[in-house]
Amino acid sequence: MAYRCFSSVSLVSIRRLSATNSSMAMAAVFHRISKGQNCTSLCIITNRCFNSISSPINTKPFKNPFQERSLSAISEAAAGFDEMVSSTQRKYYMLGGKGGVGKTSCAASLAVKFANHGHPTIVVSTDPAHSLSDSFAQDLSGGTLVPVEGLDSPLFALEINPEISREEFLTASQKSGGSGVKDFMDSMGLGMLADQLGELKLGELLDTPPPGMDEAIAISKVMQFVESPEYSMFTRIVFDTAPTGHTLRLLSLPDFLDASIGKMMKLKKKLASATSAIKSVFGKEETRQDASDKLEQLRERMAKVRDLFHNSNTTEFVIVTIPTVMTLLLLLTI
Ligand SMILES: Nc1ncnc2c1ncn2[C@@H]1O[C@H](COP(=O)(O)OP(=O)(O)OP(=O)(O)O)[C@@H](O)[C@H]1O
Repeated sequence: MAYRCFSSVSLVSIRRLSATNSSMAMAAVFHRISKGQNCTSLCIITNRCFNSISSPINTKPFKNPFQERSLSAISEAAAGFDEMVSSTQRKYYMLGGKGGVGKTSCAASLAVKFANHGHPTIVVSTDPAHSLSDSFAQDLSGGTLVPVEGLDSPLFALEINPEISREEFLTASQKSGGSGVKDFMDSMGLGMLADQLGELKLGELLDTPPPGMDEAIAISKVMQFVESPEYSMFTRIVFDTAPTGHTLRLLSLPDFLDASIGKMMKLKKKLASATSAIKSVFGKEETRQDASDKLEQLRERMAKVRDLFHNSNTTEFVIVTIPTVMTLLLLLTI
């Protein structure tokens, strides 16, 4: 994934900021960035932020961190916008940053600009505290893409409902070997096998989904429909994500979920002989197979999300920030 940085709120340059009373703290930030022994990728990422370069990580040296680009800058060229619209290849933009810095405003603005520059665009909010509907003054919470009127090219918007996504996952996972099956097996007198399942810690895994899971599933759902031929015309997909902490978890989540779902698939194998017996008594095989297929599909989608995150040619993480020391310090964690 490549990185760039937008400031939605102010045009104050970091250079100017560092000349004010924030200079010492800012100098400390840059010292940490540029001198840290183990901060190579951080330096590059920060370089991406401050120079608004969208080339892949680890390809360019860290030269001049004292620059900031702004979406609301006088020159669009300064924000790197020309470069963002230039290719007709499909690109994904994930906008993230600290709470309340203007992520939704930037995501909506960017989507409108893409559409007005000839790109059929989808903008999706995966932030559980949605405000995209307010930005467009339209209800986007219905679970389907809503057309935004008055633009040169098609623009569709959607707010993902994380609760529904989470419930779908829980239903699929529990049917496919989670605590629901464990309870069921207990009641069937297969307690010993159920005890063996304890080592997989499925109750912990399934009954309490990890933070960020709903967002990852939401993104995987979005990918599901943008991959269908019906949506192949869209060349820019903009994600308005949740505040940074949530998004940081999200970025590492596909790997975690892959392992988690792997555990469930392992469980499925363990259950194979037992479920044959269950099937013969209750005829449940069809349901189990169906749930298992859903889980496998989810795993495949997670793998696609992970590939998407790792592909710097097609995906950019746009850090939205206000130019203060505190928000810049937070950026160092991304
Ligand atoms: N450039 C700007 N100038 C002034 N106010 C702005 C600007 N951008 C955003 N705002 C205001 O800041 C507030 C937060 O904006 P927005 O919802 O876009 O931020 P956010 O980062 O998505 O918030 P959250 O983290 O809560 O999702 C809103 O009231 C918005 O109108």
